[in-house]
Amino acid sequence: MVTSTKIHRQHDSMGAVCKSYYQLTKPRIIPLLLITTAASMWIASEGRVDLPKLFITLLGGTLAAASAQTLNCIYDQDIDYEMLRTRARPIPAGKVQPRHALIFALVLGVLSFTLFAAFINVLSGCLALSGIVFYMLIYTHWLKRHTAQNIVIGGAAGSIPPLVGWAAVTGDLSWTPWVLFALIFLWTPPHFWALALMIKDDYAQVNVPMLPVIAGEEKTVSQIWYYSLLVVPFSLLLVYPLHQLGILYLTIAMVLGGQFLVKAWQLKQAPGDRDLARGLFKFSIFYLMLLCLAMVIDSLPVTHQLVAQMETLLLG
Ligand code: HEM
Ligand SMILES: CC(C)=CCC/C(C)=C/CC/C(C)=C/COP(=O)(O)OP(=O)(O)O
Repeated sequence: MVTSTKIHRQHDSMGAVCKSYYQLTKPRIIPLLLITTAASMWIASEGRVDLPKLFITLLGGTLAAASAQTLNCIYDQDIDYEMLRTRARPIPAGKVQPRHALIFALVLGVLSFTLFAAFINVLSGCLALSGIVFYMLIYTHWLKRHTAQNIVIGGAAGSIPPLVGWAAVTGDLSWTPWVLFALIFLWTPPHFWALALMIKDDYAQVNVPMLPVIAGEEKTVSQIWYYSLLVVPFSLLLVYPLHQLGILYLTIAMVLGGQFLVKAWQLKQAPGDRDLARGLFKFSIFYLMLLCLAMVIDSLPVTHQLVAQMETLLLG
């Protein structure tokens, strides 16, 4: 009886430890990073993606993103402890010691690079590694606590996954992956500032100069609007002049883009409206997810056949 209780407790604490390490990686953000990687791989392979390669690339990407997020949790432990929203994270909550988290982050980073270098190629490994370094050094260390442009420049880290995906398929980079990079780069300010409008008091409390804290709500919603105005045309560059995607993607990108602009415009008219800010933040995630899905579907050979048949039917 005593032994079985002991074993139970050991299991409980083992489970709790694993959960804490899992939480260090900020796991809810990773799927969307992977979706952008996968979409890029589908376009690069013209709809004929090699499934083992896809699996290894997504695994390597997961390890790299998890490493980056863990390093961020170590560096930001002081402010994470101060903010209500982040106080329960494993390091401020005292569940994981920073030096153990550091070992964990280094292991994840090394595993990621090794996986890419051994099974995919060195370029994709270096790109994933550059994502970790950029997010940690440029965003977290250099910009986050020093400038209101922190997430504009820092957003480059989150825009790297499509480069990784493209390099994994082709072994190099061309215009298309850079357009995907630019699309996510421009998408990041509306995504994050909409959220920052809701949690600006948290950031103000720990002196992190997020735009709504420094410049106020009106300036922030204007900036959100200008970046949204750029996101939509950039999403269409994949159709023209790049000719990578066709009519199906174009239609979906225009409908989603229209909704993005409506939501950004509504927020611009009512800068203090938390519901509109929350709505835009949530929609930004939905937007990128669906846009990537449209890229995948449009690039499939079966879609090309269907579109060609429809054209013949309609145009004769
Ligand atoms: C510098 C760039 C970015 C910043 C500063 C940022 C910031 C944030 C923050 C603070 C949250 C709330 C997370 C929380 O409550 O713990 C969040 C949520 C989220 N972010 Fe971003 N983000 C950035 C870029 C990205 C990118 C590139 C992606 C994916 C392509 C992404 C995907 C998400 C998703 C999916 C969520 C929702 C997670 C949930 O369900 O709670 N973010 N972001
Ligand atoms: C290729 C590769 C490895 C890319 C990784 C890039 C990456 C980890 C992007 C995530 C960006 C993000 C969610 C930032 C959160 O900001 P924050 O940490 O300032 O938010 P907080 O206020 O919640 O701490």
